[in-house]
Amino acid sequence: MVNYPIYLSLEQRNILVVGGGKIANRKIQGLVGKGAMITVVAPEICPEIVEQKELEVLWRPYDRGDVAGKFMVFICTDQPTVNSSVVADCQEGQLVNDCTMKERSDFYNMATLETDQLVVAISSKGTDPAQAKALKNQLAKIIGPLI
Ligand SMILES: C[C@@]1(CC(=O)O)c2cc3[nH]c(cc4nc(cc5[nH]c(cc(n2)[C@H]1CCC(=O)O)[C@@](C)(CC(=O)O)[C@@H]5CCC(=O)O)C(CC(=O)O)=C4CCC(=O)O)c(CCC(=O)O)c3CC(=O)O
Ligand SMILES: NC(=O)C1=CN([C@@H]2O[C@H](COP(=O)(O)OP(=O)(O)OC[C@H]3O[C@@H](n4cnc5c(N)ncnc54)[C@H](O)[C@@H]3O)[C@@H](O)[C@H]2O)C=CC1
Repeated sequence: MVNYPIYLSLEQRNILVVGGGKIANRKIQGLVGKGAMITVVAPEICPEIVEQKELEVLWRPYDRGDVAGKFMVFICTDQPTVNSSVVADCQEGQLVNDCTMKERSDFYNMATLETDQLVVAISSKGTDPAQAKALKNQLAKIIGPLI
């Protein structure tokens, strides 16, 4: 996959996160504080997500109407049939990240270091996210003392 890296504004955007477990929480931690309106839908939602303030929480299974009007959709359940349904329900123009299947994602998250004045984002082009994370941790040691 050949992608185009940008630094995207989420101000006032509606974002849906389907799933409320460990990976959904990782995606949400990266989204809060960016000015977006975030909705999470799942029958079970972990405490780290529930404690977030800027968040609408729907404690139920995903319903196909949930994607309506969403700018961006993160698919993070452990149920392959649910994940496939969400992908099928999304319309042309909605940005979809399926955390279980890179082939059907419009975009990937990157391993990111962020300060007030700097962002460093690393992608392995989807080939080895653990390596991207390891490189980020190495760079943090170099960048940390410089800023
Ligand atoms: C395509 C992508 C789509 C997306 O999720 O955006 C994707 C997909 C998948 N990841 C999988 C596994 C793991 N992902 C991580 C970690 C991270 N994954 C992230 C991004 C991405 N992961 C995107 C590409 C990024 C790139 O281009 O490099 C990071 C960088 C950013 C973030 O998630 O925010 C974050 C580090 C955050 C940090 O900086 O700390 C770890 C390690 C860990 O969790 O510690 C493991 C276990 C690895 C192992 O065990 O080797 C699987 C298999 C799932 C399964 O088991 O089925 C898939 C599915 C597939 O490949 O299709
Ligand atoms: N992209 C990435 O970086 C990674 C992706 N994964 C994949 O991500 C997926 C999720 O992993 P975890 O968060 O660890 O799982 P988890 O077990 O912690 O959470 C699963 C969540 O899905 C929810 N869910 C189940 N049925 C649902 C439905 N019908 N509607 C809405 N939500 C529903 C559950 O309530 C739960 O909140 C797994 O398939 C895993 O393989 C795993 C590691 C890294």
